[in-house]
Amino acid sequence: MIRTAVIGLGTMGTGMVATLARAGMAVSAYDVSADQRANALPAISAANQVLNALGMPDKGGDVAPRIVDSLADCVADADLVIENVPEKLDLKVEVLHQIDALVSGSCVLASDTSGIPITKLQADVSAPGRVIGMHWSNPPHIIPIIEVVAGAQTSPETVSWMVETVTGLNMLPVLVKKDVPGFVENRILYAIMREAVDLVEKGVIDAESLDTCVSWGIGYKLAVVGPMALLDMAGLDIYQAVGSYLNEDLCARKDVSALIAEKTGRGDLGMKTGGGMFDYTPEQVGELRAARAKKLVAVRRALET
Ligand SMILES: NC(=O)C1=CN([C@@H]2O[C@H](COP(=O)(O)OP(=O)(O)OC[C@H]3O[C@@H](n4cnc5c(N)ncnc54)[C@H](O)[C@@H]3O)[C@@H](O)[C@H]2O)C=CC1
Ligand SMILES: Cc1ncc(C=O)c(C(=O)O)c1O
Repeated sequence: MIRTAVIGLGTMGTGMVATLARAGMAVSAYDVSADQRANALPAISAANQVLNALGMPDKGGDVAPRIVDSLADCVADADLVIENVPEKLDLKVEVLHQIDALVSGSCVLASDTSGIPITKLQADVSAPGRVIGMHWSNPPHIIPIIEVVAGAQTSPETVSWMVETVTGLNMLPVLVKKDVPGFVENRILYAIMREAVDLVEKGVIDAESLDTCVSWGIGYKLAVVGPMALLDMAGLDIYQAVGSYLNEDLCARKDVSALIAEKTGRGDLGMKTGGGMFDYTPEQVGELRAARAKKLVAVRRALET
């Protein structure tokens, strides 16, 4: 039985813990926040209900995840530690350094970073060959892909082990061949997000209509036909003709839009604070999460047919 420790029980952590335990791993989890630790088990239970709806086999048996109040207890005897703290390079390096001092020489240190190059994270770890990117997608218990990313010093054995481990989670490992910022999924997502925010900021479309356009247009289509296949479906000549005038006109800003920066500056972060691009009551957050999980399950089942 693989002993796995998850460090960080925020947006990603509880669904991740549910997925790992469901696959039969012995899971411990830690968060520096007592509130996050206190709220973890109900959230893990809710994620398990979704895994039931997905028909995910339950190899977890009666072994419940342990929510512990110290990093040392969490990572003791771990075979795999998944770092899942906020997307700040210095914090991640510090947490990995703390973990490194507590684990055995064979423990794999994985980061769920959204796109910080693994090479930057592994530099000061005692055995950098055991450091690897394990980038889940939100919600982690529903979206099946996990990007596997090697840093410059990651060993081939660690890569092979991670691909096999992700497969054992009933998830789809996506091997990213170069340690570029944002890896693959987020480079594409952030290109889309940059253009989407720019269109709303410029008044080309309102936020709600943009979501309708993207979700029922390219979002729906790309769920069935990937971008490379879509080129062939549309015709490469069409892409070349449209791209020849459109590419130079797309948003190419190097910074983050004021529309976003002003909101984050006010602490308006989205569902986790009750307001961001839209406003939410606590009840609406719960209702939305449940409704979206139900739809994602239905769509995934349709895509799996
Ligand atoms: N939110 C998303 O859609 C996705 C986020 N990610 C990445 O996953 C990581 C975590 O993201 P979220 O869960 O969204 O962040 P979050 O902010 O919701 O949760 C982070 C958690 O880490 C805890 N934490 C902070 N410092 C800590 C420490 N020193 N030790 C233990 N716990 C600590 C916080 O209390 C918080 O509960 C980030 O690197 C993020 O970029 C990856 C995929 C999707
Ligand atoms: C906005 C945003 N940023 C990062 C990630 C993943 O790393 C996601 C996601 O997984 O959905 C996201 O929506």
